[in-house]
Amino acid sequence: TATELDLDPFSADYILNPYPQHERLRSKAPVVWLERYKCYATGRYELVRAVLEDPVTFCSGAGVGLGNFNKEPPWRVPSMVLETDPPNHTRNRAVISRALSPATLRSLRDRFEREAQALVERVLAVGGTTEAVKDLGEAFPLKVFADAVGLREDGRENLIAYGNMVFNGMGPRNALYEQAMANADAVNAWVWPACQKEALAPGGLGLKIFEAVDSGLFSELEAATLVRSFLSAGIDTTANAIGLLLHCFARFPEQWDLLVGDPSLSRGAFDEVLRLESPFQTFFRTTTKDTELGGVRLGVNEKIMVSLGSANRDPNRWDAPETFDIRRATTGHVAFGAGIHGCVGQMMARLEVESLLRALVSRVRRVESAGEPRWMLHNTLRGLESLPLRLIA
Ligand SMILES: O=C(O)c1ccc(C2CC2)cc1
Repeated sequence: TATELDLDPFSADYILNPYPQHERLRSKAPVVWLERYKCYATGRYELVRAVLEDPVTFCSGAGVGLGNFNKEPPWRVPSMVLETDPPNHTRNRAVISRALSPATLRSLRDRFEREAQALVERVLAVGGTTEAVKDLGEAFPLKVFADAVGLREDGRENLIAYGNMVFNGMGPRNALYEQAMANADAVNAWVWPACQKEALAPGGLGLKIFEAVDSGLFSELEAATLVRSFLSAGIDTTANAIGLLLHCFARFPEQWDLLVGDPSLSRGAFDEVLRLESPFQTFFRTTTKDTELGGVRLGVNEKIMVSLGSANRDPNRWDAPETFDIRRATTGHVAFGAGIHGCVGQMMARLEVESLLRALVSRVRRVESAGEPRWMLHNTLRGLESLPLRLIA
C-alpha cells in the first residue's frame, strides 16, 4: 500500500509556502497516502500527466475536488464538462469548444485590445498606482469575458464570489470552504438566472450555447448549465493569473525589459507565469478500479490529488524550475491541465491576457512594487489578495 505522508495542502502554512511541501511530496514516494484527507497524492510531473491523460482509470464523474460524489452529494448540480466522463463529456465539451472557435476569438480581439488600452490609461491617469488584483486582475475579465458571454452588467461582483465557491468547494470542508459558501444562496440567486436564455445578450457566447438547444441536442436546462461553466471557470482563474503575472514582472524587472523590447514574447511570457505559479494548484480524480501508478497500488473509488503546482516545478522535468524566464520552452506545462479535460477556454484566456499584456507593454516602462503583497488563502487557486503596484509610464 502507499506510503503515508503527513502533508496538509489546505493549511495556511502550506498555501503560504508550498514549494518545500511540493519537494516532500515528490521525494517521499511516487504516490503517497494523505491520512488526514484519506486520499492519494502525487506531485511528480510524469505521474500527474499520467493521471490526467487516463480518464478511464482516473475519472472526473465523481467530482474533481476532494469530495467523492459516489459518497456524498455535490454542493451544486455537477458541471456537464468538468465533472463528467466520456461519452457525455465528449458531446458536451464539443458545444463549448465550438462556441470558443478560433473565428469567434478573432472577432473578439479588437474589442479586448481596446478595453485593455482603456484600462491601462485609467490606471496611468491616476498616477500609475494601483491595487492590481482588483483594478486589473479582476476588472479586465469581469469586463471583456463577461461581455463576450453576454452577461448582464449589474451584479458581476457575484462572479468573483461564485468562483470562490466553485474552487474552495473543491477542497475539504475547512474554514476556507465554509467562508466561501457563507452567502451561497445570494450568489446563486444571481448566477443561475444569469445563465438563462432571456438573460443573455444577442451575439454572445452564452446564446451560442443555446443554439445547440434549437438543434435538439440539449434541453434549455442543459444549455443553462453549460453556460454556467463559463461563469465558473472563466473569471477567477484568469483574474488570479493576471495578478500572478504582474507580481512576476514586479519581482523580475529584467524580464519586463525583455518584453518591452520584444512584445511578441507576450504569449511565452504568459505560459511561463502559468508554469511558475500555477494559478490552479490542485486537481483530484477518482479511481474506477484497483490500479497502480508509479509502482504504487491504488484501491478503487479512491480520490487521488494531483499537484499541478508541484508538477510545473518538478526538477526532473524543468531546468532551474524556480526561475522566471519568459523565453523558456514551456510546452508541456500542466497549468491548463492535460488530456481530454485540458482547459477548453485556454485560447480565450490567452487572448485576454495577451491583450492586457500588450497594452501594458506599449505604455508601461516599469512595473514596481508599491507595498507588501498579500497571498490569498484558498483551497485550490494560488493568487494574491492584494498587490499594490506602481506602473511607470
Ligand atoms: O464547468 C465548470 O463549472 C468548471 C468549473 C471550474 C473549472 C476549473 C478547472 C478550471 C472548469 C470548469
